[in-house]
Amino acid sequence: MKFAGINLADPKIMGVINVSPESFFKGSVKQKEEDLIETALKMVDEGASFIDIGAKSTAPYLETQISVEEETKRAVWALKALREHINVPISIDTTNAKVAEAAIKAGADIINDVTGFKGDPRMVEVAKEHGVPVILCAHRQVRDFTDPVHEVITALQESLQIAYENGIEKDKIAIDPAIGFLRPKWPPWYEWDSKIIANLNLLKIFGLPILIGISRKSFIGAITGRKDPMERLAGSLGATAIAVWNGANIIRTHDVKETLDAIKIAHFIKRFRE
Ligand SMILES: Nc1nc2c(c(=O)[nH]1)N=C(COP(=O)(O)OP(=O)(O)O)CN2
Ligand SMILES: Nc1ccc(C(=O)O)cc1
Repeated sequence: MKFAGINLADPKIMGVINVSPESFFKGSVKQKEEDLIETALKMVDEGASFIDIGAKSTAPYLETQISVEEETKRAVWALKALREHINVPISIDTTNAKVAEAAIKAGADIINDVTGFKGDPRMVEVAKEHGVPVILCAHRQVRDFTDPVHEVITALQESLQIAYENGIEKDKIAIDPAIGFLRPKWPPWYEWDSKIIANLNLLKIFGLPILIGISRKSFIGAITGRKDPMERLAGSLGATAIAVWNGANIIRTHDVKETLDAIKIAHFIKRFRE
């Protein structure tokens, strides 16, 4: 299995850099060109197979609204700065089709849409027109609070229907259960997210690459009592190992070096499962 030309026989890393000062983990934010390039080069050197650029935070518990113009300006700036230095695929983390298109023109290779084509109706057209691979996250109004896996599968099925109806080919799609995004009032979201990670293998029914973003998220904070995202690396590595054990193909992370070791161990041990 491949995604954006990258072989997924072993699990791979997507390194995250945000050019949005509002992002929940301040350690991921780069606003100076030199810093941005140095961080991306270091991530690739440490083993990242993809780089993800976010120009607007989507943290559901933060005030993160900015204009489309501002998001476009940030995204284009980052892509232009990085493109000539980085030779791994770069994704643009956006829910807005205009931002996605501008970023692709500036050098982005992949669209990462946390609304799974359900936010901006033009997003699927931009993906089709430019022939770029897409990451589709589970996104919907939660109906059945008792069965997170079923909700995620239904949400992804809806996104895949939009993709296929618009001529997006299967080999251009990765799916993502959207850890931290779906927040029903009950059960608490950290149980919801845990249930998804514990049963991630069920998403294999789609026969598509599974990408997952766990890194330093609030559910790690809730379980460990670590309020500051800065303190959540060890917890994130624990959850990452379980996600890999359960079949994750791409791990989206702020911490490439440490995460690569964690996935190597989980993947190696998994080979000996009876
Ligand atoms: N496909 C995918 N994209 C994502 C995911 C994720 O789990 N999957 N998580 C995010 C949260 O991390 P980030 O550091 O970008 O936080 P921010 O939204 O505050 O910028 C943002 N984007
Ligand atoms: N965009 C997101 C950022 C952070 C979280 C989380 O901390 O759970 C979820 C989504």
